[in-house]
Amino acid sequence: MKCNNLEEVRENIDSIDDKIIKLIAQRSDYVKQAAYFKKSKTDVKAADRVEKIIKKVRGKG
Ligand SMILES: O=C(O)C(=O)C[C@]1(C(=O)O)C=C[C@@H](O)C=C1
Repeated sequence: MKCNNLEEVRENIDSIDDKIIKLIAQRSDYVKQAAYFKKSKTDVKAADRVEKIIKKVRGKG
């Protein structure tokens, strides 16, 4: 979205920041829930899952 001044730019940035913060909180809640289903240190680390996420974020997934 094209903005007309710095205030408008910052309003949009603040709005996006609010959404990111809410999404991070939601994600964190799911990560906590995941812990309940894990039985070992290997399950907690979930190295293969971490690798998958990193590849996806980098656009190789
Ligand atoms: O997918 C899982 O098993 C999770 O616990 C979630 C999550 C994550 O943050 O995405 C958290 C910790 C693990 O290292 C891997 C992934």
